[in-house]
Amino acid sequence: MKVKLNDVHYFVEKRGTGFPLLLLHGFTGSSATWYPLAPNLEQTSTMIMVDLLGHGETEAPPISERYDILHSAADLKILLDKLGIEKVDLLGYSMGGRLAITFAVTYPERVRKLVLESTTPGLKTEDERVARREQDAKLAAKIQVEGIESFVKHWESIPLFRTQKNLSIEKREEIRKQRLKNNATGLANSLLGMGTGAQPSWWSSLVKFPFETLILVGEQDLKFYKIGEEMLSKLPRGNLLTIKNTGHAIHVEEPEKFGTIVSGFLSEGN
Ligand SMILES: C=C(O[C@H]1C=C[C@H](C(=O)CCC(=O)O)[C@@H](C(=O)O)[C@@H]1O)C(=O)O
Repeated sequence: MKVKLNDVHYFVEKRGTGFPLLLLHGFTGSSATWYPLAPNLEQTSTMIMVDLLGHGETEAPPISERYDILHSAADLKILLDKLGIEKVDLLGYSMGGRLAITFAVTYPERVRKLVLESTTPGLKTEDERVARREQDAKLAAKIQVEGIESFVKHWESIPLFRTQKNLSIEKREEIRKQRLKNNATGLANSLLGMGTGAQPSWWSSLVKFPFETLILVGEQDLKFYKIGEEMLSKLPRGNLLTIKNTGHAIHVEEPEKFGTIVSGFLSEGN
């Protein structure tokens, strides 16, 4: 269904019965990335899957400033208000994890439990952020100049996703087709407005999280494993699980295991 949040129409899907679980996909992704988890998660959660700004069937505003991560978090608050949801379990993967942390920092009273897959609270110094903005601006220009097909071919080949070469041809084709459904303006503006260098650092806010937080990292994803370990050291109610033989997109490579872990965590203590 399409839901107007502030000035943008978002695509939102609901599945299952149970406590509301808001699922936030990664860059180049869409709600489709969560479908393989539904048989597991929809037993205990009402899955609310959102195509994020500039992705999937959600609008791609022409101005990159509209994609600011705090503005996107405010969009999600309005979604919960419109759905009559006071508190939500929140699951974010990669870019979606950065948005989930932003939402949790800004609206902690709206979060029951938080699951963070292969993500970061941001870059600690302005120098790092400036350098990353320059890097992401070049990538955004690449998308706009070369088009979505060329960019997806580049993106799926970056070292971060090397373990996805172990996936079946069919699965890799499914991921490729889903990425190709995005449009160049949406992805470019997402990088410019909501990229890792464009957002604030939330490192100093983690210590204030009052809710249980589960960090999931892939054993082969050293960069985000280290970030996850450091996040864990700051969280008052944190836990970290390393999923063997997986890389960055754990839920893609091990959907069964991922779904079981997440549904177990969300069902604990209820
Ligand atoms: C390459 C780096 O950063 C990018 C990698 C992961 C993030 C993401 O959402 C990828 C999702 C996917 O394609 O499966 C993306 C983001 O957070 O926006 C980052 O730009 C890196 O080494 O940090």
